[in-house]
Amino acid sequence: MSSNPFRLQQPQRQPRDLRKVQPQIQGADLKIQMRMKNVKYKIAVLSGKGGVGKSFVSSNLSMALAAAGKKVGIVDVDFHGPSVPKMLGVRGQVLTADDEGIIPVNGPFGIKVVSIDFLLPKDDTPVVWRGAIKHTAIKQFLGDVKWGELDYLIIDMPPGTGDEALSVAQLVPNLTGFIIVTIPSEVSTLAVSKSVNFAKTVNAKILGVIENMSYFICPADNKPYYIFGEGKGKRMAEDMGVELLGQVPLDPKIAEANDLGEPFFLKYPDSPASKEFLSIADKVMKIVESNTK
Ligand SMILES: Nc1ncnc2c1ncn2[C@@H]1O[C@H](COP(=O)(O)OP(=O)(O)OP(=O)(O)O)[C@@H](O)[C@H]1O
Repeated sequence: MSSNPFRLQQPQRQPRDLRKVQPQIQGADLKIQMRMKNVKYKIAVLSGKGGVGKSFVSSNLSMALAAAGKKVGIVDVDFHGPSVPKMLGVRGQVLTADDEGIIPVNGPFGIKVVSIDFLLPKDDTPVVWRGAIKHTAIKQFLGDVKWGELDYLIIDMPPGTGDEALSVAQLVPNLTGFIIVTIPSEVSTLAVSKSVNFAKTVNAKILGVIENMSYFICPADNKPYYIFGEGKGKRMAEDMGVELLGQVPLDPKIAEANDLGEPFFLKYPDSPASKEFLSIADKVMKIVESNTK
């Protein structure tokens, strides 16, 4: 039986444009090395718990880094709930390929985007893959895509510390580190500690934590309201010995833009959330770029 996940899907539903690319599984690791050597920093965005806004953070951090002049790619390895294309406004596009590999979709600010979502024949097609198949798919996303020269590759992970997280930790050469997304709730904080311990187990660096949905700015008085409690992110970061990279507000415009498939950062560049993403991008650049000088 083939271990190629793209071929394991029903043949008649194969993505049309990828049939030319028959990835060689032997030598896959070499291909990953070759592609990834042109990518300066590889950052995986993780959340211990689902629904905390990890894909929103990955997408908007990517746009903020690109707005700061960096060459950015984003790979969505959340196979069961790929939402990066929608949040970047490129849902419905398809991946094409030439003899050298798969060509990423061109997103806002020239961000190179790769997601399983571009390969699914219908909106409601589920991805029913076991861990080994996901591992192979991640190999292909890293090694068969023409990423070219990039400053940053952002890897949007599924929630939790399961197969995909382990595969990324094993497969990405010189992974720069993890960014963990959380919300100010005890349940999410508990899950963050698992992510922190996971990163330690696989000897990966934690660049920091981003607290999403931290507060709400009331349009009536323009004051912040800490709906889930104030200072939780800061305390949690201190307790776990990790840096709090930023606190992104809860904003109905975020949910609306995401639902409409419009890139939030592009649509509302002057919003408090977009400014926070610029500040987070700045911190991330300082942390990773000063470490490698
Ligand atoms: N700061 C925010 N303000 C308002 N809505 C938000 C915010 N962050 C995320 N959302 C909304 O919350 C929902 C979940 O976001 P998202 O899909 O990014 O979460 P996730 O952690 O990646 O989810 P999953 O566990 O499915 O991977 C989306 O509808 C998104 O628009």
